[in-house]
Amino acid sequence: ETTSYLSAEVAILKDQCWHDQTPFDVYLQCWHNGTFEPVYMIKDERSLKRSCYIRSLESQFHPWSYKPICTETIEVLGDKLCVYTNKSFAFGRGISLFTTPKVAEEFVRLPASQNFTVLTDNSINEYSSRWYTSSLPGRGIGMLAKDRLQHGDRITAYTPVLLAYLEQELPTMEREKYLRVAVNQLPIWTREEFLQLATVYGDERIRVQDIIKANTFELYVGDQNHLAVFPETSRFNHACAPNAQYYLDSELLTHFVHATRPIASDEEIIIAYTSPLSPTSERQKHLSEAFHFTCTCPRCAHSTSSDAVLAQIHSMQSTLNDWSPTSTASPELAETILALYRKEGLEGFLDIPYGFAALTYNAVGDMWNATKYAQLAVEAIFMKDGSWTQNMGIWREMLENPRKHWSWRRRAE
Ligand SMILES: C[S@@+](CC[C@H](N)C(=O)[O-])C[C@H]1O[C@@H](n2cnc3c(N)ncnc32)[C@H](O)[C@@H]1O
Repeated sequence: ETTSYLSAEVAILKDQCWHDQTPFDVYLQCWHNGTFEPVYMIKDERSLKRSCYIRSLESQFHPWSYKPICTETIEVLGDKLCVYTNKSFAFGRGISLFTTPKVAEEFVRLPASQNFTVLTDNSINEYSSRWYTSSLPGRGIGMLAKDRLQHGDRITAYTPVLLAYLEQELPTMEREKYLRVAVNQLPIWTREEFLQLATVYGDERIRVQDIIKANTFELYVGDQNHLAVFPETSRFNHACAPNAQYYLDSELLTHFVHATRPIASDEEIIIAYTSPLSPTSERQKHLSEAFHFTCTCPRCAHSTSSDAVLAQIHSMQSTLNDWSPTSTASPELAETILALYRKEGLEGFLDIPYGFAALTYNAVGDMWNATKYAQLAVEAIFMKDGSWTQNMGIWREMLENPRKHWSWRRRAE
């Protein structure tokens, strides 16, 4: 009895249909050859020429599309975990959570949940036309640049389709049962994208956890760490000298990726799965344990020289950190470190040497260069940590008034 047929304006967002009617589950159906067909995805304009109707069915579990399914109370967490799905989330992209009722409530209060236009206003979940995917020898599917990209260009910005509370309390098969419900309840297009993602073990019995293992990023929701899967973003492969950098925005619930140096047309766009500032053996250990592959990037292939450069960088940074009267820190040393980062292909991590350079120039009373590098540090931090990070404050403080900063002329004598 709750079903009603409405004629409605239908817009195309990328290649999905959506209708701005968040309190409802919305299904688009089209009259075609004498029958109603559900339409999950509009591949071309022609399908729109059919007469379309929105069938709306109010969910009694609003804002969730289905009744939440919960575990018993888990002693260590002091709460239960439940599967929550909102199929209308982000104009029909959908999202499933496996989390506590408290986190689910906080999720509902997030700007991204309250008003989906905050996502469209920031071009989130929109195809940027800057990338395509292709199979690459020895590394599965990868992401490539459609045209030449510049430093700072935004490549992707997507919301997760699955968020799973990070816990180690449930037995594996029990967890899988709930996660399968979470994935099955997603809109069909989203579910299919999720199920096509790479796995680590290829173990069908734990397929969803296998996909999560190969493709997860960690995202805080309601002050709790969650494993988050973003299907489009999952196609970025790893390298230790990445040409792109990502950050996660907990307010917008979005994973952003930007180019950190010019990327040629058809060049692979790569991010780092592990800190490129760690020695090769540590990086390889993490990649092998977490993702089951051995990195063959140029820095790993020439590990002796690349580790020597890292050791040099760390030692020089210690010198810049030395504020004693005998310190040999100098702006020249700060510039040398910057050059080494660039030589190693670490442009996505320049916030650190830019910061050192800002402090070092300020310490000799060179306000112009101090301001220049503090500004560059702010831009680099934005691409690495987003605008909410506290690190930004340090450099904003210097930018406001370098002369009042604690480092002003500390090494001027
Ligand atoms: C998040 S997925 C990346 C996309 C994946 N290649 C695909 O086909 O969907 C992570 C998996 O990609 C593969 N991968 C990523 N970077 C790699 C690299 N540098 N060399 C070899 N395999 C890599 C590994 O199998 C890893 O577990």
